[in-house]
Amino acid sequence: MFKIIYFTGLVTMSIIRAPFSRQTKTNQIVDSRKTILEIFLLSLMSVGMLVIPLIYVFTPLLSFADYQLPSWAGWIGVVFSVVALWLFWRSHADLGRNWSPTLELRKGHQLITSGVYKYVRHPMYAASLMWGVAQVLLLHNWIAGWSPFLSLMIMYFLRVPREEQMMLDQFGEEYQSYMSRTGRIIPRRFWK
Ligand SMILES: C[S@@+](CC[C@H](N)C(=O)[O-])C[C@H]1O[C@@H](n2cnc3c(N)ncnc32)[C@H](O)[C@@H]1O
Repeated sequence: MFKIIYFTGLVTMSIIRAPFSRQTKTNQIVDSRKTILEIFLLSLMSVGMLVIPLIYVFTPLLSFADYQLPSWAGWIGVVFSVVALWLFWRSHADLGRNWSPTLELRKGHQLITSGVYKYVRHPMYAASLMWGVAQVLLLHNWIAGWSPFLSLMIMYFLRVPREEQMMLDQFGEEYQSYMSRTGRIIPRRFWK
């Protein structure tokens, strides 16, 4: 059953993203930082978050790496996935046309500091990391359960400094001041 819940969450994520992907296709890009590293990170995410878990859900190929967790762990995973999906939707809605799957800025790019961006600078990555934790709790398999979390952590640590540098280059002091009042994925007032 937890496999079905996981798969439903994955489909929901794609449905949430679809209209934003369509909308941003018409954006005129003025700064693109899609390097080899960026292409590697996007591929790693697709393999870790999509390909491996789907192989696990639809074939028995990875069942040798199964382990047991009590069912309450799966239910905690369900709570994590619901919160992750909400935050994933909310951050897309707040960024609107300024969202893009990679590191780039559009003509007329606006710095968003309201909605969930008022509290943290990377709510979408926070949602993805939460989804990664949910997956560990929903898919009880050393490979399929942990591959998304691992790929998300690599993406988070390698991409965020480069994304923040791009935003600093574009928005200068405005972004600097935004950084001083927000946390990356945890709101400042919780840790300061
Ligand atoms: C995949 S989105 C992720 C956004 C953000 N890092 C997050 O986790 O919610 C990456 C793109 O969003 C845009 N972006 C990131 N933060 C932004 C902000 N505060 N306002 C406007 N655009 C932003 C940049 O163009 C960046 O290339």
